[in-house]
Amino acid sequence: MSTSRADLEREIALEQAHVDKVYANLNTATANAKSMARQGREIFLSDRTNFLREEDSTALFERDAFAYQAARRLAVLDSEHEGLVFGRIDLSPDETRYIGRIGVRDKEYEPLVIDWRAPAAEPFYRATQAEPMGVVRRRVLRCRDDRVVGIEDDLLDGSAETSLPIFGEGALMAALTRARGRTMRDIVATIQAEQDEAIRAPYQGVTIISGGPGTGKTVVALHRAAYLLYTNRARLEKGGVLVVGPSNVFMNYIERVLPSLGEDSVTLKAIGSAANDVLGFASERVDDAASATVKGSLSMLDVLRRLVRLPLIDHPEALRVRVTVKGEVLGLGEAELNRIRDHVLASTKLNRGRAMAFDAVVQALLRKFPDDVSIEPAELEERVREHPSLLMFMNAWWPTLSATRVLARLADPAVVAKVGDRLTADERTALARSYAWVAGSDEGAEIVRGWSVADIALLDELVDILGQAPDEAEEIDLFLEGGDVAEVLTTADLLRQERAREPDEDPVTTYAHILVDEGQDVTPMQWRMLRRRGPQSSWTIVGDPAQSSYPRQDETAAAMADLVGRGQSRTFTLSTNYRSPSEVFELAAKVITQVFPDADLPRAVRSTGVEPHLDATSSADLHGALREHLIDLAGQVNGTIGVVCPPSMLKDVQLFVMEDDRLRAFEDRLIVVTPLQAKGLEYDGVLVLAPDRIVEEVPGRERVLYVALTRATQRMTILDVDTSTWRAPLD
Ligand SMILES: Nc1ncnc2c1ncn2[C@@H]1O[C@H](COP(=O)(O)OP(=O)(O)OP(=O)(O)O)[C@@H](O)[C@H]1O
Repeated sequence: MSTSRADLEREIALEQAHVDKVYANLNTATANAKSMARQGREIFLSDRTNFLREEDSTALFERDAFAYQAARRLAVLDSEHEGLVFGRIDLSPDETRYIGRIGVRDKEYEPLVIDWRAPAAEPFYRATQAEPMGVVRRRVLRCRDDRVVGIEDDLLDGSAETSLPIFGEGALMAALTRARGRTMRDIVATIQAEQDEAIRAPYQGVTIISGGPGTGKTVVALHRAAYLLYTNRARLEKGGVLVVGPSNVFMNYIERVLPSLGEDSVTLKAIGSAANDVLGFASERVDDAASATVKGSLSMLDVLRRLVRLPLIDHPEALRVRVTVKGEVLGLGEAELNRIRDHVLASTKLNRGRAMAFDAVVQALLRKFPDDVSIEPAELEERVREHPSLLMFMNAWWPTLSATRVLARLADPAVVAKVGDRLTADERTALARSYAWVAGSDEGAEIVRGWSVADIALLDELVDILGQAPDEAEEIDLFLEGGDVAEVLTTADLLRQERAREPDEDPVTTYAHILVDEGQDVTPMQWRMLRRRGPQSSWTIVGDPAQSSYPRQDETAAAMADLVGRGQSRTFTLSTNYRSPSEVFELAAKVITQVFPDADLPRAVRSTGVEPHLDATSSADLHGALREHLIDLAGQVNGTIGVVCPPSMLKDVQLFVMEDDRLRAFEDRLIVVTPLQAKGLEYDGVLVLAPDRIVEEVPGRERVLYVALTRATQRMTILDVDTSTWRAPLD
């Protein structure tokens, strides 16, 4: 390893010269491309998979197209201040390739920088010392905007005769020990070989990325989205790519990764926003454990189907129809009406079937009219059709139903008893109680209002059963036009919305590829909601069953198996933990293997030599102990500090840290969350508060405590309050 400062500066200057050349070429090429575009020349997408192809007769034209695309993506990168060039490989003999966030060619169409997703860039990620793939030296350039500020080298082929200088301690460790900010960063310069395989897996079918905490599942999945856009741009920009994650906090955390890779055409949605397209609203509210469990279960399907059929007016008069024409009483009873209903619903959805049902009822009534009473058939039909009692009956028997109106009926325990007789008594109680807010009759200190995240999937199911009510569709269109949408609408979304819609079609927005993060938490009812957004799509599903917060794991596994079972699929298991030091992860591993012996336990890549700090306090002394430990943590780490506490303590702790004079000094890097909110996130210092209460309060119990215990990148403190039962596996 060469260590001289002067050598390093000389080497950086050489790299700077290349980077300058790249920017100069890019500026000229994009200026040309823009002016050609202005002249109205049509621009095609270039064939990026054949990157190093010899120049051919179409190359001049393609170069303009290429530059045009590069200019578009560069505009995104500029706003993110990301260095365009970040890597270099020296291959034997004497071949050098530069790797960057986008590809750039010179006037002769020779590559100056290769897009990291091109096949020619693969050795940058895949080469190892055991299998160097012809790479002698891999170099990571650290850039700030267009300035090279550092280099980190790996010598891969020690056997090759080389005079190449080697600098730095390796880029991965440098990246991992850097203090974390509030948002996730891309890892494009340090993707590891096993991660690269998952990123570049084929587009078709279902790709599953599993692995324990901190193995890079989320960040790999996001790079995969960028890779798929690169290799299938025409199809995916038109068809759309959707990334679904557990919460808005999580979506905010990951939102910068794709723009920093030059991609801005991916839609990000929290699972509670996934049915925005048909409902026009989203939710972030989480139900208590018991109601969340029953609402996520497939047993709700039967409940909802029966709920739709349950007459709104529970009176025998609503179940039969009678009209009198010329003194003759024509009537239909419950059995005949049910037959008509079944017949209509076999061919259309409830909200679209009213006219058909009305016709069928009229025809059935006409057939009841005695043959021996004389009346013109047309007159008879008109008198039946316009009979006031028939119209009143139709309003009661076949009203236009909105999903929210139907679901709200579950606030009535008597209704739950009727449609939920296959649920247990506890499930029925939990279900009815969770809708008490509808009737304004919620009891207890905590008043909950509004639809929950779990309700969103139920409402979406109801829209699917009912068809959209006509006035609802109008409201949603207005809502979308008004721009007051919770998610970011991308250009691709807008283009798709312009597609002419069949008048009868539900406005479900569909995607060509759907990427689901924290897939272990997606309930069977939520899988149904997601699958409606991707009837033809390919999927990437990311998850770790050991971190699941949905208790009915057999049901979620069956729902996933059903999705996977339909076509080709492949699974990648990531095995290295890049987040937590080994000392932190070993403690977490002891806790999870007690309850989940099959947990995927990754190998931690770093060690700090500092064991987690375990302490205990009483409820009475909580604030003092919390203050002391947080000040301690703030002194030990430079970056973020997360307090992960049981939901019941959230408000108290948030208030305390906001108002405490001594904690205010570092409030900009201190955050208080529940373990469910902490899913997928990480902090440099973590304080896990009252683990026993976390286990008691949160669905998923020890599995969610495991989530809390695996968030730290540097230091972890665990503060018990009153009890320490969770510590049993540590002895
Ligand atoms: N190749 C890499 N180079 C640099 N950093 C990496 C690499 N792989 C992962 N990381 C970092 O490791 C951390 C964990 O990554 P990520 O959040 O994607 O893991 P995860 O498997 O989704 O974790 P969890 O299951 O706990 O949500 C992040 O800070 C990420 O940037």
